[in-house]
Amino acid sequence: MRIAYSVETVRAAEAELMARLPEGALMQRAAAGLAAACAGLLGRVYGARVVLLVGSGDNGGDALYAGARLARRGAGVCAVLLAPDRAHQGGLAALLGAGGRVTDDPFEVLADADLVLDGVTGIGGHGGLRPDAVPVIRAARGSNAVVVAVDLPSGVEADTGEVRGEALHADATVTFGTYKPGLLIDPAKEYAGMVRLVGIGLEDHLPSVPDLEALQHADVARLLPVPTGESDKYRRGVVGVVAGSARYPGAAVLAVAGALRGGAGAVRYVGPAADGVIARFPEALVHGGPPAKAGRVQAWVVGPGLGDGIGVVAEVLDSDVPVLVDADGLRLLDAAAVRGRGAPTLLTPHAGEAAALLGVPREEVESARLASVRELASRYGATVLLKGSTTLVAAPDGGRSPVRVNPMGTPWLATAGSGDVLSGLAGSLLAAGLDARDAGSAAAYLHGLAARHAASEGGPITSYEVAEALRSAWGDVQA
Ligand SMILES: NC(=O)C1=CN([C@@H]2O[C@H](COP(=O)(O)OP(=O)(O)OC[C@H]3O[C@@H](n4cnc5c(N)ncnc54)[C@H](O)[C@@H]3O)[C@@H](O)[C@H]2O)[C@@H](O)CC1
Ligand SMILES: Nc1ncnc2c1ncn2[C@@H]1O[C@H](COP(=O)(O)OP(=O)(O)O)[C@@H](O)[C@H]1O
Ligand SMILES: [K+]
Repeated sequence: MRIAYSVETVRAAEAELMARLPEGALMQRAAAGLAAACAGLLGRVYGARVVLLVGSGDNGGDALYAGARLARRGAGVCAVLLAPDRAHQGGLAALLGAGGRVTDDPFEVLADADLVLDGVTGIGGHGGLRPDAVPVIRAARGSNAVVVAVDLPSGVEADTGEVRGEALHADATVTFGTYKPGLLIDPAKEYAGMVRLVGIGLEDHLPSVPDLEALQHADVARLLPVPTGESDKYRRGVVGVVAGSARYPGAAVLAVAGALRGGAGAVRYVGPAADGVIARFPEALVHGGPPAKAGRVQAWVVGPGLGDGIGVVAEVLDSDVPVLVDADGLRLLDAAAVRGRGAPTLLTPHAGEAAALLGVPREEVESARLASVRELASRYGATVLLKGSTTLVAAPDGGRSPVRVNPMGTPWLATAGSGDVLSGLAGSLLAAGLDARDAGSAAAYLHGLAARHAASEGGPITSYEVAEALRSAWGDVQA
């Protein structure tokens, strides 16, 4: 599991740790890790041209001390002080003592730098970069140098992944003690490049429950249901899929395709696209509807491609088993009906659907994904999986369990119908007995990994190919 903590929690842990260490020791640990990472990226430190962009806080201090270490190893290190009278005094003295210098002409030194260290802001930064930093950051980005962000790319919001103005696009970020949410959530994540975590001894001072967590292969493998000698198709779970319409019959086929590869023992399709489903999947059980008459299931998926036939959503929500609501099913969703359910509900909107549910513009959801998914979970009393380049899954427990962020995927997934495959897959995991947060996050992970497998030969992929690759993705996480 990869985990991240909010700024408030990081600061509290740092304060606890600092109280036990000599003055400045923590910053020295950070600077040592940072300098080592830079040396790795440079290959040869001696003679390298390094530029430090130094802001007014401790983030700049880290950059200055790391710069001093690189200067002692023979690099030519030059600092650009964005707030000269507030630059970290100890760091500045260390740099000058090691043979580094300060310049008034950032553009001259940036033009032929090999490496730029971005120490403008870290966890203390808010509201995008100040106007005077913008041309300097742009010159750094426009140079041939490798750009390394200290702790976080300057200009991003550490707690939320929002980018409220101009921010620095780094090639790599060296972060201290723990990941911060912004390093794992778009749009900020896009600015971080490759992220390296440097230990500074913070681990023992952080609470056991993080604010955010990302599953890895082993975590997903532990969640996936595996049939045993005692299993039969009913014990493995039956998932019911209510999807498709005369207008969108393909959504039914794709949702069933995902459901068949999701660990349930049987898939029951209910709706008007039964002929198309059976033609592709003779193993599916089909029924014309309504869902209440189709036979027992352990979980329902409702919504993909329903078009105007969304009347069945209320009927499915009335059942006493877990229900996943996606796509058209999310239109006109009655919050009271969802809140009143006795069994778990999993909603799987993309940003547009989430915006409609929240009554805000789509851009607002895209720029503040974490706040949006939490707000939806609390408003609907449901687990919410917010799809997109960063998929987030939040449970309706007021923040007691960490939000899950999906680290697995590829932009090739942005193709019509891939969400239908995801809903079938997640529903199948619900039927197999996973709780809604586990089902949603394991499904998003497998779906993203399957897309990577499907795209591994290069080029565009179809949603059906993603469904087909779920089997190899499943095998991959279990290997
Ligand atoms: N607290 C500690 O013990 C440690 C902190 N460390 C470093 O300290 C950083 C946090 O330091 P600070 O709390 O001083 O905060 P920062 O250095 O991140 O930023 C605070 C300063 O930046 C200014 N500022 C805020 N937003 C800005 C913006 N958008 N553009 C330009 N300037 C802006 C503020 O006025 C303030 O002076 C961490 O990210 C990490 O790099 C590390 O040395 C590890 C140890
Ligand atoms: N840029 C992207 N990078 C990675 N995954 C993406 C990106 N855009 C969309 N996705 C994923 O693709 C799927 C699209 O689902 P959805 O929006 O419901 O499309 P559809 O309705 O066509 O099935 C989701 O799993 C989403 O997380
Ligand atoms: K920074």
